[in-house]
Amino acid sequence: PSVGTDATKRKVCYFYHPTMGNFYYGNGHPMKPHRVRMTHALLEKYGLLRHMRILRPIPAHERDFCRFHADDYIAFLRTADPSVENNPATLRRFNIDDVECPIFHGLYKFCQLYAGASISAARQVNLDHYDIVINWSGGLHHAKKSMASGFCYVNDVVLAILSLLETRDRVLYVDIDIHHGDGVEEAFYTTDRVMTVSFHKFGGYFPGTGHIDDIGCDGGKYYAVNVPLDDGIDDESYLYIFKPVVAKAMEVFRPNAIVLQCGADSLSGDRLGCFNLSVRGHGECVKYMRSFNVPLMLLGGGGYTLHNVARCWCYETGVALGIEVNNKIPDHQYSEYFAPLYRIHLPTTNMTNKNSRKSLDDTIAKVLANLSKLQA
Ligand SMILES: CN1CC(C(=O)N[C@@H](CCCCCC(O)(O)c2ccon2)c2nc(-c3ccccc3F)c[nH]2)C1
Ligand SMILES: [Ca+2]
Ligand SMILES: [Zn+2]
Repeated sequence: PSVGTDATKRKVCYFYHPTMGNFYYGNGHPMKPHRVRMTHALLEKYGLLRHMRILRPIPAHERDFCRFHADDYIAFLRTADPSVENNPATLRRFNIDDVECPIFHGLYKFCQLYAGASISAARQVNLDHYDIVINWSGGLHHAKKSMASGFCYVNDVVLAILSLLETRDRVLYVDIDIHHGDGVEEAFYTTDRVMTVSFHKFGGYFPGTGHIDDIGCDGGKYYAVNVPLDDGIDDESYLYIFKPVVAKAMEVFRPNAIVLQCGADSLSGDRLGCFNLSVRGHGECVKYMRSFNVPLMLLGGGGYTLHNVARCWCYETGVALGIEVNNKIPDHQYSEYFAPLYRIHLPTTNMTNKNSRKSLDDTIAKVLANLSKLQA
């Protein structure tokens, strides 16, 4: 709670490390940390940085990682280097390959910085210093205890939530990346202290998990929520299902911290995605989470059409601050990425929305029925 900020403003802490943009997954790989540097450049040019506390992350330490990950997996990542030959069985065991989760130069340093930022952000929430904390380099939701997956090596989201649980009883995790937030759901599948809510493309799509009937088990039954969606969903349909599901989750779970993974591959025109959201529609999810006035952590995630990712996360930083950014992108170091219109808001396409009103109503009904089981 921050005294002295009016209703539309929040105290915001933003984590960034100037070397983040230099990490490179390799030729042809869609995941480009450069997008985080592009976002930072926009924030600087728009003058948003001066409204936030800017902190450099403390690189995460091995012992931080081992609060969730297996010792031998972290020991492997610590020594991994493109110049070192590795035992193929070891690579297979940890799901390291040359296509999806490659070993690239500085891999462990990359993990230390993106996860260090999410852990540092959680510590700032624990200190009650800020209403909103932001780490656009984080949100790597696929990483498992002993395995890399879907471009993710260490699960900074799980590590951040574990840190939040030191001072809070109940943490709500919401995931608007087009892919299912499987690593986070799995980590907390049997506990009632974390509720995970993922909206994702389901059906013939990576990672394949996230079925609507996967609701958690044992002590965590009804604390996992999966909202499966089909191609082409637009702003209206997405918010039509997003708001009632989140409202019900807030009502029955009453979290005292929220983590929102803002994967930007759910935007229209994403290189790997197949949804049709605009920056405004995607940003409305951030605005909605912010409206509950519960300490909020914003993380990045997927996003493969670089200029759209930077547009989206710049706009959403403005949403967090309660500042509407001007649609005209000011001239700056990466302007050419935003040609020819140089606008923050992007046009969506006329692609078919395969999510009928009936399918959305059926999904909402099923999800709300499950969540109602948690009501006294
Ligand atoms: C055997 N089949 C191939 C595997 C598969 O389809 N993997 C997904 C992985 C998509 C990962 C998405 C990561 C994420 O956006 O959710 C994310 C990244 C960080 O935080 N979140 C995928 N890889 C690619 C891909 C990989 C390398 C090069 C080009 C590609 F299109 C596209 N989609 C399974
Ligand atoms: Ca998701
Ligand atoms: Zn994704």
